[in-house]
Amino acid sequence: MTEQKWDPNPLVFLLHFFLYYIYRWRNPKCSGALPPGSMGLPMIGESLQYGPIFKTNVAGWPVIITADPEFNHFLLRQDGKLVDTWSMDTFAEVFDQASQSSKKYTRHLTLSHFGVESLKEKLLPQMEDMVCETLRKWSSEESIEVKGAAVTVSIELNHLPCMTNTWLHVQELHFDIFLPWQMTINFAAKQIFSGDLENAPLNISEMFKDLVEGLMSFPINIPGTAHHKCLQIHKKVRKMMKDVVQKRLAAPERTQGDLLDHIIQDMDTETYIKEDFVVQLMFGLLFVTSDSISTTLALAFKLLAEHPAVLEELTVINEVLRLGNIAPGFFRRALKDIPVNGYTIPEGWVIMIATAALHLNSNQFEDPLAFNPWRWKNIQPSVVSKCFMPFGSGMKQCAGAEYSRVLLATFLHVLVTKYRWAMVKGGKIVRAPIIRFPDGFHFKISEKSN
Ligand code: HEM
Repeated sequence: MTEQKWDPNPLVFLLHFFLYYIYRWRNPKCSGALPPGSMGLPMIGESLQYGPIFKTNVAGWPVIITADPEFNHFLLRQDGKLVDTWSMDTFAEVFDQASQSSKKYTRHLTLSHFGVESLKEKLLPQMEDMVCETLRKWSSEESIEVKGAAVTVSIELNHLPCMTNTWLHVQELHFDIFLPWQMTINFAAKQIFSGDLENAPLNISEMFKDLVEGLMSFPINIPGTAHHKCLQIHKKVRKMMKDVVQKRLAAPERTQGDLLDHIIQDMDTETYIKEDFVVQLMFGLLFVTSDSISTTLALAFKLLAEHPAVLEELTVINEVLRLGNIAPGFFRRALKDIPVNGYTIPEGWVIMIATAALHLNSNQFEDPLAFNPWRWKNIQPSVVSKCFMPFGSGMKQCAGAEYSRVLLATFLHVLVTKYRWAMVKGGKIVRAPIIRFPDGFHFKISEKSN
């Protein structure tokens, strides 16, 4: 009798592997019961279907999404114990997820240069001058556009899943260029490296807008994709920052008293601060100081033009931040198994604190989609602490929160007290998943006569 040999067919093997992978993906290992949810393409309305804590996937990662105020509040007080920060692949690549000590250093440095003391001692008068000058310039224009160009980048959207019911599904994604962006990035560059971006060889503010688009895209690094473009821009801006750092290192006697001087001084004591770290940090800071504030400002402009009765209300900033959800959520990774409501979030899983869903929750905010700054007058402190966190909450809360609030308040104060404005041409707002203004908004700004 001839012995039958098993002939491993590579196709059969691949098929088995593929089926096993799908089985594992749909039935992830867990020592208890995983929260409900589908691991397939996330769909609109998942939180309605499965409740405030559910599993899904975000850009190919298995993720637990939580819009449960109590659980979020608890989780954000467990940083370093039950959870740690996490970011999507492109963010990690571009912002170079650093060690714990360098993360702490970044927080400390940001607070020293953009925190409350610095705001009181030097930034506030500089901000006022900058805002007055910017508005004076804008008011001399026939009309200003809070968007200059639109580039369609629909390739990635075939792959990019739409995540929660609060993230609008768009077929095409456009890209904007704001005037507020130039204002915020130029101001930040002065604080960071005494930089004069208005006369720089590269138009960084324009480049950063392309970069943002790529940050939210599927991480496929081939020419033509937003991810590839994002990495190319990252390289160019880093090169420019590197030149700045090297010039400063070559002439240490020429101090400017800015954030770059501070880091260079710390190079003697903190061993992890090398040239590359400095470049990366400056790049990251330039980014965070420009994108989110300028988007909030653009949104404030539009909402205020549509609701002139609220001009007197200081609560406007809270309401714009609540509706804007500039960061629709932020991430943590479970350091251990975490029990919640009878389910288990397994160690290593990513958790997204869905702030957008909290901010638009009709149980906490009546008529949540309405722009209503008056709601903040009677709001319960417990709602503010557990259901309103545009800057995060707990130990890792945004280190630029005060700076952002003060810059926004300064801008709106000067605008409201000294200028009138009217929308000349409106446009729609899309979330994909970050907020964008595909058609731009045209305003006419004029100085009040007395
Ligand atoms: C409207 C403007 C802004 C919004 C909505 C915003 C939002 C956020 C959020 C949601 C986080 C994550 C918090 C967490 O993981 O718990 C964060 C972190 C951070 N932000 Fe902001 N941010 C803004 C502006 C800024 C500015 C202007 C700066 C710098 C001057 C800044 C510096 C940082 C830093 C350093 C962190 C990391 C904090 C840490 O891990 O300790 N942000 N921000």
